[in-house]
Amino acid sequence: MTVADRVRVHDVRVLSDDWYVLRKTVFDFRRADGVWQRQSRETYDRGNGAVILLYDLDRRTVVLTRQFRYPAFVNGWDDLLIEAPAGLLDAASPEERIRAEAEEETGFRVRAPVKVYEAFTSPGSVTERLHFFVAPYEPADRVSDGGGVAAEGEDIEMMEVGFDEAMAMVADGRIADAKTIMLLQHAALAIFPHAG
Ligand SMILES: Nc1nc2c(ncn2[C@@H]2O[C@H](COP(=O)(O)OP(=O)(O)O[C@H]3O[C@H](CO)[C@@H](O)[C@H](O)[C@@H]3O)[C@@H](O)[C@H]2O)c(=O)[nH]1
Ligand SMILES: [Mg+2]
Repeated sequence: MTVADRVRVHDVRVLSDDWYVLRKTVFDFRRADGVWQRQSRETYDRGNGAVILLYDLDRRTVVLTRQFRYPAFVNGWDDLLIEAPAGLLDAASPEERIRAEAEEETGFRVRAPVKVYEAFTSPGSVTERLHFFVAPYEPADRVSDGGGVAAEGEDIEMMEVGFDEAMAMVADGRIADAKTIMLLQHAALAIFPHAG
């Protein structure tokens, strides 16, 4: 028996279909004790995404971005949000998309992205599955200013930061974006040797 055998969908209602899609689904779920229980869940579907950490081992730096995030602002974050470059997949493959997004947002041309893992970012309510990448970079890979697509309201600042400073920013709360923290911690475990 797979989980699909434990779910019977009764009704799917689209509550909002504007920029992304919010649905309300009524279904029965077969509990561990075999009893079928009626539940209803809202799911916010904004597609899947990809994120990348560019790192320079020689200079011990990483590339991050700063941008205004209204949902974070409305939940008390009165500052720009520091994030690893990221974007939604649309119809493209995760690797294709992350190359384009990283260059669009930071100006760095990505040479060889390596997939680290995939993760659900908020599985209780958001359908999104995020593909995580890392890739080495060097200063000569910067081919433009980046900044994002102004016509779409993007006003993205590229930040090149020392890796140890980035880890300090996680520790003291200046970096507060989950996907970015995950990639920095991956880098601490698997990419950057410990500082002397
Ligand atoms: N008009 C309008 N534009 C929107 C709306 N929501 C998002 N946008 C715009 O849609 C574009 C999406 O930009 P991307 O770079 O593709 O995505 P992202 O927002 O950076 O998403 C990445 O980060 C998210 C947050 O951590 C991740 O959830 C996501 O998977 C991805 O990695 C941006 O220009 C954003 O301003 C909306 O409700 N209305
Ligand atoms: Mg983005």
